[in-house]
Amino acid sequence: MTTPTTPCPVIVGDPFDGAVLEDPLPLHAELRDAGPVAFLPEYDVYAVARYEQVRAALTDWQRLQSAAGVGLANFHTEKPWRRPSLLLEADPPHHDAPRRVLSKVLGPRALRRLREQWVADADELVDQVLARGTRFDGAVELSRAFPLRVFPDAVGLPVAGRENLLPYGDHAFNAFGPNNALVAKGAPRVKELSDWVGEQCRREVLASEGFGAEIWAAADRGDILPEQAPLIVRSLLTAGVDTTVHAISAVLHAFATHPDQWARLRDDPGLARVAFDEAVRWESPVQTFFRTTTTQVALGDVQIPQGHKVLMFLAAANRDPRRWDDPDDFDLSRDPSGHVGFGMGLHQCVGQHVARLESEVLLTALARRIESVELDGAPVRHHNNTLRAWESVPLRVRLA
Ligand code: HEM
Ligand SMILES: O=C(O)c1ccc(-n2ccnc2)cc1
Repeated sequence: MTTPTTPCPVIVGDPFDGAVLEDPLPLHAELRDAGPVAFLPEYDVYAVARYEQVRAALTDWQRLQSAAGVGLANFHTEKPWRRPSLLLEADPPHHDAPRRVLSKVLGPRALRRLREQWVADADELVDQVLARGTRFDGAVELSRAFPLRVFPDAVGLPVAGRENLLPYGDHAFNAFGPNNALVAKGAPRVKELSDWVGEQCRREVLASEGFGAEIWAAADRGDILPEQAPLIVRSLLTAGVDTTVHAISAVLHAFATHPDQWARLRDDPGLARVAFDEAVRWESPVQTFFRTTTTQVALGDVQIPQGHKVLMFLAAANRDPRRWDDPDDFDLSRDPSGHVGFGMGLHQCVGQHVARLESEVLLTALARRIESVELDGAPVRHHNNTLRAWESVPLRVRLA
């Protein structure tokens, strides 16, 4: 056990322990109440959980860098398990060109051409699911099925092997945490899955149209270096599925446990977009990320020394009563803008528009056909060091 070098509350315990991953809310409250910064001796890291300090850490990329990794591992002292991300694990100036390219490829304008196709896909999937009956597992039949139906096609991936995407992403998100049982669970398939993902990033393997081809076209234009293109495609394959799968199951679970909010959506289907952001705030599918101090930096009244990891509890900030009225309510009348579920500042999620579109078209298709939705048994958590996820969300619906 090491002790903090400046006075700050010490919180003993393991945020990545199974019991905490099952229900992190008590730890989040304890961290917020302890002060603007706490020290976690379990991992020799500082922690921020209040909205003000999480936002401050997210937006201060110079003094709290991503280039040493956004997981527990410090790339200055440890070999990363794979080549660092050119966006997530990079800072300016290296971060700039890859970010500019991906912002264009995944931007709202680019997605306009996908909307019509994704609306049709959502309608077809919902029709197929409801044709099989009014009791089904939303996590399996909808949250997992829809992103895997639309996203790999949008990237331009071959059909074979797409079942590798979810386990690869699950391991990558576990790998941001400590080397615990969850990381060990994924270890046996890492080489096989990494080789498959690496293969899918090659220009010859990708379709001539889609996000992948557009990234390679950016290399042709000189917007990025050719050797950067496959790594940027890898970012899409790592980030593009597990995040939306678990975010959509969070939305379904939120509505199944708040029938009054489903009624509001039925009355006003235009609420589908804000419903997604309110669910991302309320559940925070991406719970945590780290930063590494590049100098001594003050957060709140605590001086954090140089070279330390800082664990940002995005989920705790998204339910901070100092920032949100009735933070534990899932409430479509709230304005959720400013939530940190997609991060904030330089590294704010560049895929958020993809995620919003997937959720919007699916929710709209469901709201048109379903009068009411409720849980049809106990939902089951899927544990991950970084992601808040459901293994199963049993639903019973009444058709409109
Ligand atoms: C609801 C789903 C999603 C959530 C909650 C989410 C959350 C986040 C968060 C919190 C960050 C900031 C990371 C940091 O500050 O270190 C981030 C960054 C990022 N996200 Fe997402 N994400 C989602 C979906 C996606 C999707 C679908 C894609 C790709 C298609 C994607 C691609 C990225 C990339 C490339 C970055 C790094 C941006 C940068 O460093 O400049 N995300 N995301
Ligand atoms: O470049 C990568 O490998 C990578 C990039 C982004 C994410 N991410 C996290 C939350 N939204 C996206 C994960 C991995």
